Amino acid sequence: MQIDVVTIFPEYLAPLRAALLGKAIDKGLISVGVHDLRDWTQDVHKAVDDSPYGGGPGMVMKPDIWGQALDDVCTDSTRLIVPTPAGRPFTQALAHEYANESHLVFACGRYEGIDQRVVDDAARRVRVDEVSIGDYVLVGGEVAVLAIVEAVARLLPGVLGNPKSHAEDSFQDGLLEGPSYTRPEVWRELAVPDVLRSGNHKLINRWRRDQSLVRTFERRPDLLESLPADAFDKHDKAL
Ligand SMILES: Oc1ccccc1-c1ccno1
Repeated sequence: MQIDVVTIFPEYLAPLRAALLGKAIDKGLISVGVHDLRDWTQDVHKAVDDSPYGGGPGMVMKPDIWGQALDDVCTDSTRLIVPTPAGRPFTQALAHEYANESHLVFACGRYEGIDQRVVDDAARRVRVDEVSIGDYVLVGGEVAVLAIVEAVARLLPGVLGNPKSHAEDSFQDGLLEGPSYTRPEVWRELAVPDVLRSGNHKLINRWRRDQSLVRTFERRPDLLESLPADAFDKHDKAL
């Protein structure tokens, strides 16, 4: 997979080359290009923004600079991802979709955002997703790109040491992951649940499932609404 990021703060993306992702890059599973948007400016001030039509606070990123950058970076097979608080939610399902793509390009907006015509024009040639990583406002898209790239890269074959790790992911079966424990058996007078030390894997699996359901009901009841009607049948039969 080829990942390209266009940003005015290339140094923000340095973590992409660290740890897990660094290993994936070293293995040749991912290649990453980080591009400074200002490289496409022509003026001495390297201006990338201007005041908004219609007035209002802040500045908007200029369409002409972005258009030239995306013309150069995108290809016919590109999936262009534009993080924005106004985007559709980035989800684990979308992470799986992106993990099947050959070329992801991320456009990191700053200020009050990118002139909408950049997205509208790019959509004439490539698939464009405006996505949000949560209901809060950041200063720019770079942090969102780091989150999305990590969520996607860990799904690529060979990136995670244990491919079975995905099966236990939160959201993988539509529920939140339950609690995890490791040694010591008692820590600060808090004991590991007995069932986890029973060796009875049918009971353990059922307990874990119940814990996922309770946690999901308590913290994300919305996820329960979107589960298919038979979501529990096949799993419970397997328990
Ligand atoms: O708040 C933002 C500002 C710029 C680019 C993206 C975001 C954002 C917020 C939540 N998800 O993305």
